[in-house]
Amino acid sequence: MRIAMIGTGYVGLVSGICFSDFGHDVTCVDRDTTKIDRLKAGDVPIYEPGLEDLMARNVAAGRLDFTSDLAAAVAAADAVFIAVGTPTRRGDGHADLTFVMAATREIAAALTGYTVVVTKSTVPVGTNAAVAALLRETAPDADFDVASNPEFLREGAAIEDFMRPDRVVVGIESARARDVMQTIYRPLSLRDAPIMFTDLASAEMIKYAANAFLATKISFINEIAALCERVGADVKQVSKGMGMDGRIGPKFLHAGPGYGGSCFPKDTRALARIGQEHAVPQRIVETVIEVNEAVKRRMVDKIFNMLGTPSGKRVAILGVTFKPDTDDMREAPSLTIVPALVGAGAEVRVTDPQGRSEGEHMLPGVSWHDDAYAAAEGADAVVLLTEWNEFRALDLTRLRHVMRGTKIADLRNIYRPDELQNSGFTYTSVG
Ligand SMILES: O=c1ccn([C@@H]2O[C@H](COP(=O)(O)OP(=O)(O)O[C@H]3OC[C@@H](O)[C@H](O)[C@H]3O)[C@@H](O)[C@H]2O)c(=O)[nH]1
Repeated sequence: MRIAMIGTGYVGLVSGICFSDFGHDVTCVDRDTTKIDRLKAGDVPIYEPGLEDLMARNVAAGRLDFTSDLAAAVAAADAVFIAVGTPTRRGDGHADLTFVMAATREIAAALTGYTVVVTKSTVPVGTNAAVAALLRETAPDADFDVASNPEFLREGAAIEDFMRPDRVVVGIESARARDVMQTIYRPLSLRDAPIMFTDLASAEMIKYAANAFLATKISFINEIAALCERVGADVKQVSKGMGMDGRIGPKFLHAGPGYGGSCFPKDTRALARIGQEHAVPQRIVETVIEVNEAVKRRMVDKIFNMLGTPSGKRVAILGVTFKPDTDDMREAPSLTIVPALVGAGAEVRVTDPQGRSEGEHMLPGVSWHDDAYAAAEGADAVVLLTEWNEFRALDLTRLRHVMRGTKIADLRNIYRPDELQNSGFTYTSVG
């Protein structure tokens, strides 16, 4: 198949590269010519394990290229994927569809021959119908169908998630579109990955509902963690016991400092907004959002209590990205916790394997260090905020030696209390 992928953000770039690895001819399109030049030079603008090699391999095989010439890419394509950003709209929490509609207009003007226009961006219910209407209005004679194909990949595990998905969801309205999408995903159906064909609106809703449900699991266990601290239970034991129930499952039950990233915060807000608009308020989702904000504030209180008074204290922060294996700081809990510490007069020293490039702009008033030991030099306390692998097996004797104090707040529960207490640390964790 000849595929045009409009937008080279996380979803567009990973999907485009993986589709070319399936053997399809893929052209990734972006209006940002600097980005296209970097990609043409083999430079991947995001940190994602394995992506650069996979890109190089498919470029070398002649199956993958990059351009800012949307019209040419669309004219040559059997399927055009819209994978542009749908950020939160200022003021109302709705998904901003400006880029989706702008891309749709440009696509309409370039449609040649039968084409399936597929929305891969996360979009509110009804957007595909609006895309179809705009295409029809702009190019009344064009031969096309629309399809919805939400993406469920996680940052840091994107290639694995794309290549071995739990399922692929495709919303379609015609047998022709179904045939094209079936051909595009044939390599996955050969691996027995279920391809679920459904209607457009249901496909759009599956994406929001799935993300909101995962966020609900996290907010739920984070609230249980707070209660565990009061009643003397251990949230790790609780989530283990809960997760053994096949109806609940162990995944996404790790208590911590709150969820972040480019998806859960944005998608829960958009879903809450959709509910309000249709006079069917999504109260659970609205509460999930509130709880997540409260969890981050609770982490600040937890650290302040551990420090006594933050003012004049030296605090080392291990990890600031919203989760490990990504350089992404979007809506990371660190964006609440670190400014609170700096604002209270603490000296904050930060280390993160990949977060510095974004973090330097988003976290003023801190100093950056190459590793945990350098950050902890002379520190009164260490706060473990992102569970990067390199923080999982720290040399506790060496850490104790470089620090001035003995306090550790493990906000990802990756250490056992006894481990740290035996090394002379005062240990605080979540739940
Ligand atoms: O048990 C958990 C799991 C996750 N989290 C937190 O939840 C946040 C989201 O983690 P994810 O791994 O889901 O991150 P991502 O944002 O990359 O992916 C998420 O959004 C995009 C969708 O396509 C993915 O399917 C969805 O998982 C992170 O801040 C993570 O630290 C927990 O606090 N506890």
